[in-house]
Amino acid sequence: MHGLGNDFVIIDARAPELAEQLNMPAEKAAAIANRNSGIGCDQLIILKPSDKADVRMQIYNADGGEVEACGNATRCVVKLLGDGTSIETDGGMLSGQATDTGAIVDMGEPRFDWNAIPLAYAMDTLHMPVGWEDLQDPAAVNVGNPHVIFFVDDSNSVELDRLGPMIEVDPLFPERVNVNVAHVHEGEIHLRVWERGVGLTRACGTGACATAVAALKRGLVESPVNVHLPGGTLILSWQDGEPIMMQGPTTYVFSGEANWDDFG
Ligand SMILES: N[C@@H](CCC[C@H](N)C(=O)O)C(=O)O
Repeated sequence: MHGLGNDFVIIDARAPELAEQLNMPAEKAAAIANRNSGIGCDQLIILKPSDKADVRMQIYNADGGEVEACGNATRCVVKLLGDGTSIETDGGMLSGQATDTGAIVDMGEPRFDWNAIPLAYAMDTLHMPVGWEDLQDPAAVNVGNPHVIFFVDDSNSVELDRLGPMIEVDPLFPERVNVNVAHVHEGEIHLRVWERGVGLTRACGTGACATAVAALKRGLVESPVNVHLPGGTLILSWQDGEPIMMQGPTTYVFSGEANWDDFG
């Protein structure tokens, strides 16, 4: 499936005997995600049984690293498993409702403390006194996973393919970071994302959540707000003390069986 062009291989291992067998070394996840020799995807998603929710969702980036959250995949899993599905992730408990064209999901409450991002040392996370070349004065938000957000004049003119990889691995971010560049035009957000462990993607759901929250906290937009990404548009709602709600489309690509031993 994909959400706005952010694409996933989803393995359904909800049957307990499958879940027990299925452990995912980083090399195997990266082999499946490889667009030349594997199936090809931005994230590999594994669905397993959960004793706290309807399903447990494990998320692997294209580089094979396991991560805590993925907004676009959350919508896809809600659409796949049905209305009201509750999802356990390493980043928190999520849930959502299917819509005609996708899903609306509760992405949990954002966190702003420097050590929850996490950052290497204490600072104001709404206006961080740091910068990289022309990218200055970012905000940082954890929405299950870590994001840094730069508000710029024109997000399309930022060399994100050059600056993203540099910022992703900066020692300020001990768990690395997803890098968002955004501008606000007529009350709507225009966003591009360099995803940790992947690179430039067509859309990042958690990036849209983190950027909308940072823009709302800075008073740049009002809720609900449209967030336009290269792959399409998400609608984000949030107010202080409440969970983030994200609405957007989902798309089926293919459903079938693959031979496990073909990968890695
Ligand atoms: N594409 C995702 C985010 C996936 C995880 C991210 N790359 C990370 O490392 O935290 C989304 O839609 O949120």
